[in-house]
Amino acid sequence: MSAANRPKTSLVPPDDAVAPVRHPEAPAPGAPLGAHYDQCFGCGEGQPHGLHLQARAGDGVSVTAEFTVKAAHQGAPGLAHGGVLTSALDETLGSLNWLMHVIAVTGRLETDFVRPVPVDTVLHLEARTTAVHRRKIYSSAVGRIGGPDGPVAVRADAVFIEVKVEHFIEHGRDEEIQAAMDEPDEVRRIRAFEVNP
Ligand SMILES: CCCCCCCCCC(=O)SCCNC(=O)CCNC(=O)[C@H](O)C(C)(C)COP(=O)(O)OP(=O)(O)OC[C@H]1O[C@@H](n2cnc3c(N)ncnc32)[C@H](O)[C@@H]1OP(=O)(O)O
Repeated sequence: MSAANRPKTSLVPPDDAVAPVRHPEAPAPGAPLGAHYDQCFGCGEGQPHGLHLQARAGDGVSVTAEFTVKAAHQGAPGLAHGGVLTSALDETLGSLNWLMHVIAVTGRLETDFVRPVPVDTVLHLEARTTAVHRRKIYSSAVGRIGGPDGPVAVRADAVFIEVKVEHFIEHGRDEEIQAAMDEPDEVRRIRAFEVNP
């Protein structure tokens, strides 16, 4: 069956899924994760059009992050675009995989938009991996407004699929892949692909 015709994977883990395992060398709770790749739309410091999301490790396999909605992120006048909010959720959820030292890409991501999010709002994001089944990683996130304990404005459930680093080398545009592999700083080189050191 072609990938396009594959039935959607449920966002609810199967009964024989297992608990996620935090890697012993994962950053300590409270530590910033930093950008995994300078040009990443979600977190890259060198990406002028990006979201500049900053995530911190939490307990277990969890992260928190903040995203400030700018004028460039509008959909309707004065309100954040839903796709931009979904990108912030995707990035936050994606950063969980680093805590397990697993390379994974988003397979399925479902967002509920609960409240409108005005420009200048800080979205307080929290994400957690709940289960792992073979290559599938099940994670959920919420985004609150008005403070870290404020009302939920967005929430998402996702399934990430573990891949090998070859996924990026095979599919990415050559010039960026080569530049990332030529990065002299070993940690930055490894993190561009979120590869286990
Ligand atoms: C560098 C690190 C990034 C750091 C953070 C970044 C945050 C942002 C994250 C992203 O946005 S990643 C970019 C968006 N995602 C992609 O570009 C992925 C595009 N899709 C693919 O490349 C392939 O479809 C994919 C690698 C996901 C799966 O292809 P495979 O051929 O490897 O999967 P396969 O058919 O072997 O299926 C393996 C399992 O995954 C399941 N699966 C496959 N595709 C799925 C899918 N799309 N959704 C849900 N489940 C899926 C499939 O049912 C199966 O489950 P079972 O083990 O139960 O049989």
